[in-house]
Amino acid sequence: MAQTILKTRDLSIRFGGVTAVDGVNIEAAENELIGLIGPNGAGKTTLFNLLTGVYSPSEGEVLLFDGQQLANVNRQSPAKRARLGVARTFQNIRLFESRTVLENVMIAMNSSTQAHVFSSLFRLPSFYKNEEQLKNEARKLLSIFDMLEVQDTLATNLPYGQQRRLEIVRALATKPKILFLDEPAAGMNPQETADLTRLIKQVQQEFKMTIILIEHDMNLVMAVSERLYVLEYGKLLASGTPLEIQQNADVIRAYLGENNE
Ligand SMILES: Nc1ncnc2c1ncn2[C@@H]1O[C@H](COP(=O)(O)OP(=O)(O)OP(=O)(O)O)[C@@H](O)[C@H]1O
Repeated sequence: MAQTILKTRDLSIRFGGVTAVDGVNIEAAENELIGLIGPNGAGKTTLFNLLTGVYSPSEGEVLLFDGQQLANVNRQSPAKRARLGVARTFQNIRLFESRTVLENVMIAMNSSTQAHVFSSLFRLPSFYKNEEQLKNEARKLLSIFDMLEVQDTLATNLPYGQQRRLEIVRALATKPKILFLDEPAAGMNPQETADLTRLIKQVQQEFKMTIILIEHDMNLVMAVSERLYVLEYGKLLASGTPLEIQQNADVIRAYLGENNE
């Protein structure tokens, strides 16, 4: 059995009168690819925010595997969780716009290697060695994403689809154990979405990490996910394989209801 590396217990958060996430129990194993779907406002991004430490729950627990056991991380900041191997992308792109593509990736790598700060401050020989190593690693990642040619382009000058891809490269650069992708295909054209579908599968196979993705593009999410969770009004409506979810009467109702509005 694969090790469980993320788990929630009766996780809830309230904003005033709204219970955005309501008693949710989910889990993810090492190297699993999980889709998180649900109608608009179902609580998907809020659940990501609880898992990555942006919010503290009103009730319940978030547990992450720390190498030995599943430990409660309710009080751990996003930075601490990042050190446990959590990385994410956001619905709205957050790049360093006036830095090049390569620099964007290197900055992300740097933030995950604390020791580097000291040697870079004093420009020690190890700084230059590290610098070369980082560049090489960054270029390797960029080449997987077919972005080597644009390594010296300013992030702000990239077409939209490539900016989204760069966001994923940056998250990968921190060498995460769990990668959270929040609507990675949002705003992409069909060709870009097809490329992304292939890339997500490739990344999971090559980097052996757990990926959890929120996605409204059903073709993408059904093609890549091994298992899906469906949220509605903050509650878990269903979970299962893509086929089970497509045939689930409650899920069909939730989606048809949304389309009929
Ligand atoms: N910081 C907040 N303060 C108040 N209400 C919030 C906050 N964050 C989320 N909500 C509410 O919680 C509910 C769930 O929102 P959330 O953004 O998590 O849904 P979602 O499933 O990600 O939606 P979408 O698919 O449209 O991105 C919504 O009713 C939203 O208005």
